[in-house]
Amino acid sequence: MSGTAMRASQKDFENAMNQVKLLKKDPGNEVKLKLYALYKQATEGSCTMPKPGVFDLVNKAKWDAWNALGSLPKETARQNYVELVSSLTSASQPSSQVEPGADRKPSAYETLEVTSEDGITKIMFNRPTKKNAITTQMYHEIMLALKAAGKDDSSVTVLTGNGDYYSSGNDLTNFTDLPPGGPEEKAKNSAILLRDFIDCFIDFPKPLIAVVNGPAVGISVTTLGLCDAVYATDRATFHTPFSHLGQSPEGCSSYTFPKIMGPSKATEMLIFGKKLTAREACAQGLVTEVFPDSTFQKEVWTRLKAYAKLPPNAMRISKEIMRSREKEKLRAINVEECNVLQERWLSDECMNAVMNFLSRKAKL
Ligand SMILES: CCCCC/C=C/C(=O)SCCNC(=O)CCNC(=O)[C@H](O)C(C)(C)COP(=O)(O)OP(=O)(O)OC[C@H]1O[C@@H](n2cnc3c(N)ncnc32)[C@H](O)[C@@H]1OP(=O)(O)O
Repeated sequence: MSGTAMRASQKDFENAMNQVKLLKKDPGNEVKLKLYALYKQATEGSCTMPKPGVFDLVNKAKWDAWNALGSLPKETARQNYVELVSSLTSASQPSSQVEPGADRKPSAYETLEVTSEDGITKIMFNRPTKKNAITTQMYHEIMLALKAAGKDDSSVTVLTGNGDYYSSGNDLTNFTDLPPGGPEEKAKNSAILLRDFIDCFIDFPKPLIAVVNGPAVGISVTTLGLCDAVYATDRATFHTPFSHLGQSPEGCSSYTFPKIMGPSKATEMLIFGKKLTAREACAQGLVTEVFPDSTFQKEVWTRLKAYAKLPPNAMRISKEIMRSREKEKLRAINVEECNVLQERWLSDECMNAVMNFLSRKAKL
């Protein structure tokens, strides 16, 4: 969003929430209380909570800040929140020439480790104990990291996972965090999040390489069809169990997979949930090359470092010319897939599958 005259959209608001987490300097308690109050007003409306006791100092300060906003409309609170965050982020940037992410510490992200060296920005999924399952926060952080990497001075960007998995896909506990509008609102918000997330892959301007260090499930597989090269350890597997989960394909895979591997192989993966080995995925064109697990990291990074020395503008322009004809089509497919999924998430088939996983009755 640019300019104060424009009204902040839900997307601006969500971006602002993520920017707050990335502030390099603590804005101080007064500003934090203001942010809290505006957030609550924007999401829940006027304060109707009972006033905390005098000894409950922290909650009383929060309550006071929220209550002070009176009947400020939700939209205005959202706008004020976005503007306040915008003023904080610009104040913490010494110059507009600073590349986003260039001086960001790895710890700026909670669910990722992002590093930049040898011309390569590496975005590593960093929830190894949860098999790098992607939470709502992690979707937002990946989007931020991709946007920053797209503008930084690295030549190529790499997605990879920490631990034994590349990623087990969507974190199924995302479904349990229901907003006031219940499952319908949740499904709508998730469809918006998914659309924006996938758009970041479609629009990514420089070579985007997946270094698949272990098994990949669901959305971490479908997004491979939007990457420019995929290197996998022979330990990796590729699994899109959408029917088992009462869901349908996303990440433009309903288009990219039949195109990459032919319709019948795509059917086995996307409809019947067939899990592919790395070598099978390579034979079908989803994976570029497979390496023995014992030498995977060494071989892949040696190669990537050499690629990253190539002239970056030439690589960017070549990607643009290879991909630009498809961009509009991919965006439209993304929207269509999200609309279908929004309905699927409300189906008994999907809700039962998620409940079965969460109650430990089912694993893939
Ligand atoms: C908003 C956008 C939506 C986009 C739509 C996306 C769709 C998809 O991505 S569909 C795919 C969803 N993923 C799954 O269904 C995978 C579910 N996980 C499993 O089946 C298994 O965990 C496993 C096969 C991936 C690994 O099994 P195992 O080696 O036995 O390890 P654990 O199950 O013990 O896992 C360790 C730990 O991690 C938690 N976990 C793993 N994956 C997920 C996940 N996707 N969602 C939530 N939690 C996950 C697992 O529950 C364990 O947690 P603790 O018990 O607390 O240790």
